[in-house]
Amino acid sequence: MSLRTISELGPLAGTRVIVRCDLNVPLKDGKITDDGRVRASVPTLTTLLEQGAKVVVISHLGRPDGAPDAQYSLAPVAERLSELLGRPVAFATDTVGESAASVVDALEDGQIAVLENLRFNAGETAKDSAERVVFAQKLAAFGSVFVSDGFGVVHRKQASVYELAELLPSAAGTLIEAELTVLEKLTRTPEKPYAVVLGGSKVSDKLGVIGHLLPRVDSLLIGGGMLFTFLAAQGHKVGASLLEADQIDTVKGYLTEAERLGVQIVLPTDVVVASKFGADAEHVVTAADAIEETPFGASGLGLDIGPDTAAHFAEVIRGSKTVFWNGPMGVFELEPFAAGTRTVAEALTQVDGLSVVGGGDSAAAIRSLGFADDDFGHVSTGGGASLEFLEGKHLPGLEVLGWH
Ligand SMILES: Nc1ncnc2c1ncn2[C@@H]1O[C@H](COP(=O)(O)OP(=O)(O)O)[C@@H](O)[C@H]1O
Ligand SMILES: O=C(OP(=O)(O)O)[C@H](O)COP(=O)(O)O
Repeated sequence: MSLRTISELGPLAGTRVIVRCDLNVPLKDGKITDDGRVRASVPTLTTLLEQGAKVVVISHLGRPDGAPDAQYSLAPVAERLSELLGRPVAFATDTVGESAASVVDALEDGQIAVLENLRFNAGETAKDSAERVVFAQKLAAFGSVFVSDGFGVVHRKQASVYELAELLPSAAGTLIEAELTVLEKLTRTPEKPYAVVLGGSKVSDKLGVIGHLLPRVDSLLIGGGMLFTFLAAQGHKVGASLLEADQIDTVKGYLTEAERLGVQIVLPTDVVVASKFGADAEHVVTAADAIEETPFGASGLGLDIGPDTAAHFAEVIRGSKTVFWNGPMGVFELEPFAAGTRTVAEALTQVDGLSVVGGGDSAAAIRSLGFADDDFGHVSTGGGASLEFLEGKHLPGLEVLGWH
């Protein structure tokens, strides 16, 4: 790999270093439910602080709409980071405004601050690159070098990921280096059979990678919110479940292509259908082609794969030598819909080969279900980023750091 690394930035004592982390953690009632991404950010931050750098941490959290939204504040994350680092972490209540300027100004050597959510500013995710540059310039004023360490976001061409890295001398942090070392094993020489398991709720993002993954894998297992677009492509009704209706033709194309390539796309044969979205919902297991035939009719919501499907997925997973999994199989946050994710997670721990779990919520899921990171070959902080890396795509946030 030709990625520029921190050591190439020269001595950093007394230097203001901006660090782009992915601190996009799951929150419930303002509390962090899984701090994996905060922990994963610690090694790079510690390295810089021990060198005597003044560290300015930037990150997004969730998908606010380009304006401040209290539920997506990074304040609780800054607090957790302070506990993990064992030192004070200053917090700016805006990203590029007066609070940020004064917090950054007050930093002494070896001190650290977190700025408020990047996505409270429309420039961060603007489609127009000129708008992104304007925002990146405001960020760049807070430092003289830039370290990019938010692996989970390197597939996004956003101001703090791409344009900022062009404006300042920049390098990758140790988390990105570590992630790529493992993921390269999956792109270069995956031991066969190779299975990829896809689920989760970012359906439109992730459907796009399937076309490129098909020629690389032996089996593709589809669960989570993604499965309903596949069932619809097979002509089945899916009630009120998550559906990307405009992707049905694309998915039909994937099914044909998989057949031509001899790749197995494994789809659910049964699903758990609920009366509503909630832990107290009534729910039943039904055949995947009979989702609207439950007592809930067309308002039934598919919230997990069924037990037969989970058992079959587990069998395919255990029979593979390389497995990559992104996206929970169901709404694991609600206990009645966690079983599919639990069974799949357990099967990954039994793989005789390399098993990799990727994604903020997938990593949170395995931990909340009682598994340890060590039970798997690797737990990646990136879901979409890992998938796009595996499909062989050139990721903007890596290319800008010299990767090709
Ligand atoms: N059938 C489903 N319907 C709605 N949401 C689902 C379903 N299955 C899984 N999910 C949700 O998907 C979310 C995670 O999706 P995603 O962000 O794509 O995963 P990751 O962060 O691991 O990449 C979880 O919050 C989970 O509740
Ligand atoms: O959670 C993330 O990605 P993931 O859900 O694919 O793991 C990253 O923080 C990127 O967030 P985004 O998908 O809102 O750009």
